Amino acid sequence: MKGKSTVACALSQGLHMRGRLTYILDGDNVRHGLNRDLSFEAEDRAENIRRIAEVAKLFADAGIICIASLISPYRKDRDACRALFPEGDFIEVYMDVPLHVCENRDPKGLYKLARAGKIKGFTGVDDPYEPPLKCEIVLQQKGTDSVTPGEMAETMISYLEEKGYLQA
Ligand SMILES: Nc1ncnc2c1ncn2[C@@H]1O[C@H](COP(=O)(O)OS(=O)(=O)O)[C@@H](OP(=O)(O)O)[C@H]1O
Ligand SMILES: Nc1ncnc2c1ncn2[C@@H]1O[C@H](COP(=O)(O)OP(=O)(O)O)[C@@H](O)[C@H]1O
Repeated sequence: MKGKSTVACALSQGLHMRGRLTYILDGDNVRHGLNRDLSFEAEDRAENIRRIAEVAKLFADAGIICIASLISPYRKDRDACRALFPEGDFIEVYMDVPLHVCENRDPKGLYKLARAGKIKGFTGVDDPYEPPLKCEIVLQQKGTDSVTPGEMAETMISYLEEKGYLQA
């Protein structure tokens, strides 16, 4: 789902410019430390997501906006996260990026390995991504034009402003 980390950084920068503290919990990074014991089997993905949500809650308690950039491909795991937070504190963002675009943004070459059958259970290739039925924000490509990470960040910041999340 290429673009999560890049857009998370752009959002974080935009929020810093508005005087807000943020912390990014990136699936790929957290899996090198806190979640290094977890695989990509469905139950381990659920545990990865659950732990990240619990850490996000700790940040939220400290008044820090936590940006969790992870695939979280299954609806039930995302719904379980939502249930951990008070109403309105969990904002689900769906990055609706076509698979062929993701495959063209493949700096680590993982899609290629998955297509060659060298990685099994790879999201989008031989493991499903379940798009949300209902979420707070959808980030989409506009027609054939690529939307920049900065534009995507602005969409999220506008949402937060409109809903009053950024009031002092
Ligand atoms: N089987 C499989 N499926 C999907 N992704 C895989 C897999 N194996 C390794 N990777 C790499 O792990 C990154 C995704 O980790 P996440 O913690 O975000 O995944 S999940 O939320 O637990 O599904 C993902 O990182 P991003 O490239 O940042 O998306 C991949 O680089
Ligand atoms: N909106 C965008 N337009 C063009 N390239 C992008 C965009 N978002 C991300 N990229 C590029 O795609 C690649 C993967 O992005 P990344 O943020 O690491 O994805 P993810 O965290 O989902 O794996 C990077 O090389 C990044 O520069």
